[in-house]
Amino acid sequence: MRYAANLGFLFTDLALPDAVRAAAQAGFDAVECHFPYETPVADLRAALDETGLRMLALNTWPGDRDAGEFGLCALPGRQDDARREIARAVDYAAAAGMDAVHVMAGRTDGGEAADACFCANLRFACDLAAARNLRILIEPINTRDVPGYHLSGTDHAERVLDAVQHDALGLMFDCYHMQIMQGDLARTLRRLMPRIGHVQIAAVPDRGEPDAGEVNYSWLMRELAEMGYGGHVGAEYRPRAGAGSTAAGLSWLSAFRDG
Ligand SMILES: O=C(O)[C@@H](O)C(=O)CO
Ligand SMILES: [Mg+2]
Repeated sequence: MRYAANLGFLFTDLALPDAVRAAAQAGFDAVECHFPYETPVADLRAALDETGLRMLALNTWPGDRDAGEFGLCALPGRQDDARREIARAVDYAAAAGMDAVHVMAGRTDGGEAADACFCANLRFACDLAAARNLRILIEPINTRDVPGYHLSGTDHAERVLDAVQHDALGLMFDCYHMQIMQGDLARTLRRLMPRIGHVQIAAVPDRGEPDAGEVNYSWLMRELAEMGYGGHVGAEYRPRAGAGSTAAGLSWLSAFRDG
């Protein structure tokens, strides 16, 4: 299995280009990030070219997090803001040579108006992304960490994928969120494999290094390979000893690879 360092949580004591270099030094096969927008894309490209790593994906802008926003794309009345941020994300991802954009839904009342808004913005995003040879990802996020998040389970994600019906649209299956919300990870991954655009892991319940907690990821990664998943697995966890200790907590990486 190939592993990507999620630089939204790993090596965050470093500027993004240097975090890319640290991830390469640590032996990751790729990187991914959350919100790179303050980093000039030329600086990021230079680090990616220098290390030979690909940056797999970024997130659309979450909005005003101090005001409780965590995504704009399912918020009725915010279509202009959402589509501006989708366009910005697609432009940045294309310039950085990425594969995908994760379109963040946001906190809503969960009603039909929010879902219609989300699907319309996803169609807009998929058309924009497909023209740049990018994919669009949607990610169910657990409502214990993010109360009110519009998309929090795979049944709803499947309804959205069915409604949007676009080849560019895929499911980002974050095992941390899905263990909290619904469990049954292996069977759900196997059933949804044709629709999976990316997989992420972190320990449950503390979201630390994945070689602890209630999920046996060493076994699950072998199952994922047997299912034929050919993508990277995103290591999206918060190092228990702090971001500055990311490298010290990487014993799981070689252990999982050695299977
Ligand atoms: O799981 C997460 O929190 C991330 O994958 C994300 O995109 C929102 O930050
Ligand atoms: Mg995630």
